[in-house]
Amino acid sequence: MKPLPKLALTAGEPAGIGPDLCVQIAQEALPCQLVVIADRNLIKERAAMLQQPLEIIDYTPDCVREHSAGSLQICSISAEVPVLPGKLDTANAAYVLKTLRYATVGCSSGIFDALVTAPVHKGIIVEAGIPFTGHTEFLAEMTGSDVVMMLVGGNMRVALATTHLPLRSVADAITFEQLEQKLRIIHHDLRGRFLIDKPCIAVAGLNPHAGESGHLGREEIDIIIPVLDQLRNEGMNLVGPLPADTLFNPARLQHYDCVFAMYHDQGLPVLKYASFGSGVNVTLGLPIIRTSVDHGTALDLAGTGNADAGSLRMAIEMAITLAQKKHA
Ligand SMILES: NC(=O)C1=CN([C@@H]2O[C@H](COP(=O)(O)OP(=O)(O)OC[C@H]3O[C@@H](n4cnc5c(N)ncnc54)[C@H](O)[C@@H]3O)[C@@H](O)[C@H]2O)C=CC1
Ligand SMILES: NCC(=O)COP(=O)(O)O
Repeated sequence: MKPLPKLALTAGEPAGIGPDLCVQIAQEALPCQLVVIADRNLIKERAAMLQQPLEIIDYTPDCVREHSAGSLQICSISAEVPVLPGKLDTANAAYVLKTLRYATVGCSSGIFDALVTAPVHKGIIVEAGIPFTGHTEFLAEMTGSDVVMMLVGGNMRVALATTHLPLRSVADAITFEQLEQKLRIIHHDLRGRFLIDKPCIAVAGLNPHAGESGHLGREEIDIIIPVLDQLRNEGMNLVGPLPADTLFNPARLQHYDCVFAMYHDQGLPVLKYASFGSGVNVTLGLPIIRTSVDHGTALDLAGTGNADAGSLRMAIEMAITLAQKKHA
């Protein structure tokens, strides 16, 4: 019999929809142990606000129990100040990162098989005086890994060469070493985690029309093509660099296992348009499994009962699948 995957779910920004989604997903039976890392009272209050029944079970690491509908195992970490849905407070930024650290250490030490994250609000953490750009970079630093952000949805996988940095800095971040490293990680994890034997990766150009033979920018000629040539010589199946505006058409996409986009808003709007509400963000290159939702904190919906838990459901499903593959 397969062992029961043990998932840590961080509830994210307490004033956002993360706690709501934890309460909503708790109403379904799931083939895993699901442990929410959050303030116990916050989850209890949000359940009451949403008028959802919820039996809270205090988590103990030695007790592995399958998630059952209407209950939630919680590993409680106290928020610093009371939470009002929709109202950000810098005083709770350290709490958010504490839940994330706890869950990551739990995954690294084998207490949990995978980490699933609800959204955090990047801005409020920075306003609290803590340098932070996203879970992806935070987990890379915490585990000492080179990572790649990849989103999966709408029959697409889109991985990013750069993540949370100003557009002005993107071109400087596109270096031979960075692209080579990221493509190696994608290739490795598509094979190892997604069981695609010889992945075909389509690589977008940075500039309009992939630089139009150098007339609209030289990064393709000077950097991207040399990286692709080197990795093709090693046997990788790489297509491109392709103009980003024409590569995302369904007929072409069916030939690619993954699109490697050069920056956040080159790749993600396309994927989210195709799959918002069912997309999953997965971090490649980590020594642990981490999946996440495809949306943000939606402060406007916190506490209203109108948040859609579809993406969290898919993120949990993917975490279970990846954890089972790890055990196989
Ligand atoms: N994984 C993460 O931690 C992510 C965090 N964020 C953070 O979220 C914050 C807010 O970002 P926004 O760009 O406003 O994006 P957002 O996704 O929070 O909201 C955009 C729109 O989508 C709606 N929406 C979002 N999630 C929904 C759901 N589950 N069900 C129904 N409607 C939903 C919102 O109500 C809003 O109208 C930012 O500070 C950003 O840093 C953004 C993306 C991912
Ligand atoms: N737009 C996706 C996103 O911002 C997710 O970031 P992360 O917090 O998962 O690094």
